[in-house]
Amino acid sequence: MNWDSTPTDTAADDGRLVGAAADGEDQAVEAALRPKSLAEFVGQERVREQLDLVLKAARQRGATADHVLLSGAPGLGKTTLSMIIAAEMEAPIRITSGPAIQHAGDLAAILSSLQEGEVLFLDEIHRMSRPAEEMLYMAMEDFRVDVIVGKGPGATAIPLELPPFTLVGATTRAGLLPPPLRDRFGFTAHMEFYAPGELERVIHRSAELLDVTIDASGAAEIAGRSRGTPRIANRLLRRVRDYAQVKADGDVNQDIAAAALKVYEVDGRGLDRLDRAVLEALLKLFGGGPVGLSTLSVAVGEERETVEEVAEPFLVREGLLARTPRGRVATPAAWAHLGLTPPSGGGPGGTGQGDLFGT
Ligand SMILES: Nc1ncnc2c1ncn2[C@@H]1O[C@H](COP(=O)(O)OP(=O)(O)OP(=O)(O)O)[C@@H](O)[C@H]1O
Repeated sequence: MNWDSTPTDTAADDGRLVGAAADGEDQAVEAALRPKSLAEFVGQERVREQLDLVLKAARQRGATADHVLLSGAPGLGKTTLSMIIAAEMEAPIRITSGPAIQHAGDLAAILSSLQEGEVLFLDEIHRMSRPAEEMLYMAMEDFRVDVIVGKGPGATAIPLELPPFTLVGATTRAGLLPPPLRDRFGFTAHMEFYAPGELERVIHRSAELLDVTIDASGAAEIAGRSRGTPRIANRLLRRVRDYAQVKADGDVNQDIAAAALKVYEVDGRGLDRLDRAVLEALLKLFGGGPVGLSTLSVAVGEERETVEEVAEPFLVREGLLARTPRGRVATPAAWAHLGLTPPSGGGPGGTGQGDLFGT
C-alpha cells in the first residue's frame, strides 16, 4: 500500500470523542481494526452484495474493475472498502486525497506511476482542483492524459498512455461532484449510517482484536452511543476499555460501559457536552424556540459555525432539533431526552423569541 498523503477531513469536530473525523490515535489503531475482506465487512448489505458482483465479474474476465464512487459521512468505512477492493482484486493500492491534488501536474505524476490494475483511492474527491478534475475525466475514460509542457502560445500537449487502473473516489457529498465526473464511475455506492445491531457486531469484532472481553449488554450500550458510525464505536470501545482496566477487572459489561461513558460525557443517545449545551439552551432559555442561530450560539458560548456544523447535524438527524425559516426549534423528543416538560400550550414557538442578530 502506498500513501501519498494522509486523508484529511473537512469536519470541524476534531478532538471530540463522538466526532466522526479520524484523530491521530484513530489513525494509528484503525489499520489494525480494518476488515480485510468483503466477508469481514459488517453491514451495508446492499453495497457489499453489489460490489461483490462488480469485483467477481471483473476477476472472471481478467479485467481491471470499473471505477467506484463511495459516498457517505466520515467514519462509515469508505477507506476500508477501498482497501478491500484492492485486496479482493489482488492489486496494490495508492491512497491520496482531493486537497493534496491542487495542480493537474500532481495528478499526472500519480497517474503516470500507477501499475496495471492498481487501485487509486482518492478521498474527498470533491475537493480536487478544477484542472486536476478535468485531467481525471480523460484518465478515467481513455486511460490517457495530456501533459501540458510550456506556457502560453508555445504550450504543447503531450499525450501519455496510462495502464488500466481502478479509481475509487470517496466523498461525503456526492451532490457536489460535477455530473461529468460522477458519470464516469461505473458503480456508485451510498453508505448509510449503521443500525445498532451492526455496530454491536463491529464492537465485538474490534474487542476481539484488541483482546478485550465484552458481553452483549456492554456492546449494546456502546453501540447505542456511537451515532451510527463504526469509527466512533471503535473509539468509545477504547475509552471504555481504559475505564474497565483502571476501575474494574478489565472486562466490559453494560454497567462498566455506561459508567465509563458518563465520565466522558457521552450520554445514552450519543450526545456529548456540546450537543447537550445546545439543546439545554434551546429548551431552558428559549422555551424550545424558534431562536436564531446567532442567539443560540452566544447563549452556549460557541462560534456560530461550531453550533451549525458540529452540533446541529446530529441533533437534526436524531430528530431533536429542527431548522426552520424562523429559527431553531426543539422537537418533543428533545424535551423528553433532557427529561424536561415543554411549557403548557407552548411547543415550538412557545416564547416567540426571535434572533436579535439575524439567523
Ligand atoms: N463495515 C465495517 N465493519 C467493521 N469495521 C468498520 C466498518 N466500517 C468502518 N469500520 C471501521 O471504522 C473505522 C473508520 O473506517 P474508515 O476509515 O474506512 O472510514 P471512512 O469512511 O473512510 O472515513 P473518512 O471519510 O473519515 O476517511 C476503521 O477502523 C474501520 O475498521
